Amino acid sequence: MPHNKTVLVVMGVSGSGKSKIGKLLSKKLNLPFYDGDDFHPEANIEKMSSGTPLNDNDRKEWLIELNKLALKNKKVGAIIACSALKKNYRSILRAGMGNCMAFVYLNGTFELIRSRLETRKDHFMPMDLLKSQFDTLEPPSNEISVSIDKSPDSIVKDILKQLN
Ligand SMILES: Nc1ncnc2c1ncn2[C@@H]1O[C@H](COP(=O)(O)OP(=O)(O)OP(=O)(O)O)[C@@H](O)[C@H]1O
Ligand SMILES: O=C(O)[C@H](O)[C@@H](O)[C@H](O)[C@H](O)CO
Repeated sequence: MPHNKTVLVVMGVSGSGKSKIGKLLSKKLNLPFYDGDDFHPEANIEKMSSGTPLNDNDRKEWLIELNKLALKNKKVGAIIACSALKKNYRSILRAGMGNCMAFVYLNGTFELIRSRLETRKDHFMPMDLLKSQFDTLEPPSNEISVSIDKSPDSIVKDILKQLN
């Protein structure tokens, strides 16, 4: 990457496009992609699937695992998709990474994201949890931020422009 940001965390509420955009970005930058959803303990997946939002405690071990993943990839680089909803969650993710980690915030309205989730198939996350995702969200300042109200390719272009 043409800068010191080796690990990019693509963040935002459920349905904001973390997987979609993260994968495209990983192709463009030729970096491995990791989906934070794959690192949840089974109990977290069961909890969300049954319609209960995760709390700080549920997310703690998961965030620590993702921090370990980031540290492991500090030199080689990686794209990690993770909701990273609260400031404090981002601090856990960034521990030991300093300026090597950057967050890419996918910014969209409740209505837009709801409409995208309505057409998404085969995913454990129930749409009812979207409101709690927005209630929990503490949007980052001083991070890369992109409006998701456009095509995936334009979003990726926007991210690359802000990175350089
Ligand atoms: N810019 C876009 N334009 C149109 N559709 C999009 C865009 N970005 C994502 N989508 C679609 O919106 C849905 C949600 O995207 P995606 O699954 O990538 O979100 P996510 O943030 O990873 O969600 P979750 O955290 O719940 O796993 C998918 O069906 C995806 O194909
Ligand atoms: O922090 C959280 O509540 C979780 O990370 C959720 O955001 C899900 O993992 C994901 O978004 C669902 O697909």
